[in-house]
Amino acid sequence: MSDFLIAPSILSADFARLGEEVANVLSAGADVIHFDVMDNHFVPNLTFGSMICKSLRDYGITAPIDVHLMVKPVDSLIPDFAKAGADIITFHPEASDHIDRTLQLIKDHGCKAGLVLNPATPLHVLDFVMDKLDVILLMSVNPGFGGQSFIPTTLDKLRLVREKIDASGFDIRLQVDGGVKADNIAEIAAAGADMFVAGSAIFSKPDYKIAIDEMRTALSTVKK
Ligand SMILES: O=C(CO)[C@H](O)[C@H](O)COP(=O)(O)O
Ligand SMILES: [Fe+2]
Repeated sequence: MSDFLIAPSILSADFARLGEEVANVLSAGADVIHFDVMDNHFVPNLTFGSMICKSLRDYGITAPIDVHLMVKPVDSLIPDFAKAGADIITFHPEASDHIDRTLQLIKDHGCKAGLVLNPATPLHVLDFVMDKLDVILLMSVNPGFGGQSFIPTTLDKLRLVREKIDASGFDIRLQVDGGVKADNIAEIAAAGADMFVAGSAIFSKPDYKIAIDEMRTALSTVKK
């Protein structure tokens, strides 16, 4: 794996051929599969649950699966996703009454844990849990739908979180999700992100390899 991880969001895949779509995007060079779980309560859309994650494992997908939980309450789904083969589980602080407990629950189930911050969620929720975080995910759109435009103030937020991570000394991935494309990925990386979720920018293209290669080419211009 390179230092920069590309994580296609299957939200924009063809669900009728999901196993094949995931296999294809991995052969095209994806590092991680981003799995968006929506409950039509925390966010105004409904997607899929842990059974689909297990089906991907049963189909033979061995790549890391990064589960982005947009559900409230969140705790009861964590054991199911861990059992279904998730590697990373992230959740929104607004969806948990006890953030530290939810992070620990994820870790107790053998997964990497992360917090997801919506565009207007302040950074102070990170303050006393940095030691429990493997990933910080900054939403660069309001959660619920693929295909939205990147919110530019995310760049300032990324810079602030990058400073926070570097000052902490912990090994934490800085992930960005929403509106990431080949033509903005370099700027996003320069602001501090090292893990890039992209749904429509990859799955809307006829050739996933060309789409991912364009992103890698743009990333190769960024100094780490
Ligand atoms: O969490 C999400 C939406 O809530 C998705 O991961 C995200 O929107 C990806 O889609 P796109 O790259 O098309 O913006
Ligand atoms: Fe997501």
